Amino acid sequence: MSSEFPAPEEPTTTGLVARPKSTGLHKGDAKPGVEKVDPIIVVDGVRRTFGGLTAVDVDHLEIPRNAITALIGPNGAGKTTLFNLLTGFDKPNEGTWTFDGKSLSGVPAYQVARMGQVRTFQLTKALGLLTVLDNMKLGAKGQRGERFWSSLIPAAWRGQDAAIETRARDLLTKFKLDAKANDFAASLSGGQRKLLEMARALMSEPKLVMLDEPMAGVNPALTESLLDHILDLKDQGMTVLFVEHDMHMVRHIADWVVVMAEGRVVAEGDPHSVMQDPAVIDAYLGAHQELDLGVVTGRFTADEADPTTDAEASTEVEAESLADEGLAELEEEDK
Ligand SMILES: Nc1ncnc2c1ncn2[C@@H]1O[C@H](COP(=O)(O)OP(=O)(O)OP(=O)(O)O)[C@@H](O)[C@H]1O
Repeated sequence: MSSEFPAPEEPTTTGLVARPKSTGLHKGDAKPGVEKVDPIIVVDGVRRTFGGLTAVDVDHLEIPRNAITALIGPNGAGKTTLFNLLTGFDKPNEGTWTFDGKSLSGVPAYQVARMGQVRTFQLTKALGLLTVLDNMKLGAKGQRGERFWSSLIPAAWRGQDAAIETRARDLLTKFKLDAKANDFAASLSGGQRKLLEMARALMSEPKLVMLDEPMAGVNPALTESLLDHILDLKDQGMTVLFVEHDMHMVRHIADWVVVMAEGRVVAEGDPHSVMQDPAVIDAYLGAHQELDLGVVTGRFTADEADPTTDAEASTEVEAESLADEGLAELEEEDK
């Protein structure tokens, strides 16, 4: 199995300690739109159409605070569009939503981020030409110039710049990117880029972090580190909402799963129940059960892994993982 974690505090083969899932997040039966005990986001009647196509049509959705929620669904289900709407990068045709009790309808993206709801961004070509440290500084909120009066006082600028740099360097150390601070961001490996994207999002001290496919393109050598950083966000009191196609990642770190299809929320629940829902399996999961991340990360042995896991695929991945160890060592030397 992999939907049930080893008992909390039980060390795994790599010495990692599996962290307990958050439970008791909802009220009553787990069904689409179910009320949460302490929601950080509440969505009501949000609809977004593109021409004749309804990309998002969510009647009601609540995202639980201080938990890790995965948003899953087949291609074209509307996950990214919903992310764009919630973060102010797109506007719905109708509907309202709140973040931390405040309405976000019509609030522009930069202000949404300032209110504490941030999303990670892929490292674009332009950002790749900046150093790792400069990328971090770009993630800071309340920078000089934003506040008119403090921008007139040079001493205030200097104090603020120093504080931003200290926070940036602290986060880079935490994400093991400190040795790369002065390198161009474009020189980072795929996994290191994902770490930088996450570290940059944390510069603004968010309450809610939204991650779009955090595992996409990440070498198995850095998978464990990324998973641990995401679990750390929750331990530090943040809420995480992520879109991910990797069902094993969802199973291992999500406390709650929201399933979308054709723009609507079609199922909600804890990962174990959602992944046993025949409708979800038929509509989506069948095609996404190739390997068990627990095996790759060392959180689980092959015996403990999900019985639905394709053993051949797992073996292949383990072999790839061994082959990648050389790369991991190189990266280690690089640091
Ligand atoms: N700017 C746009 N113009 C026209 N159609 C769009 C636009 N953005 C999204 N769509 C359509 O809306 C639907 C939902 O797309 P969306 O990208 O939100 O799905 P998704 O669940 O994120 O898919 P994936 O998992 O493939 O990223 C799709 O049919 C897509 O083609």
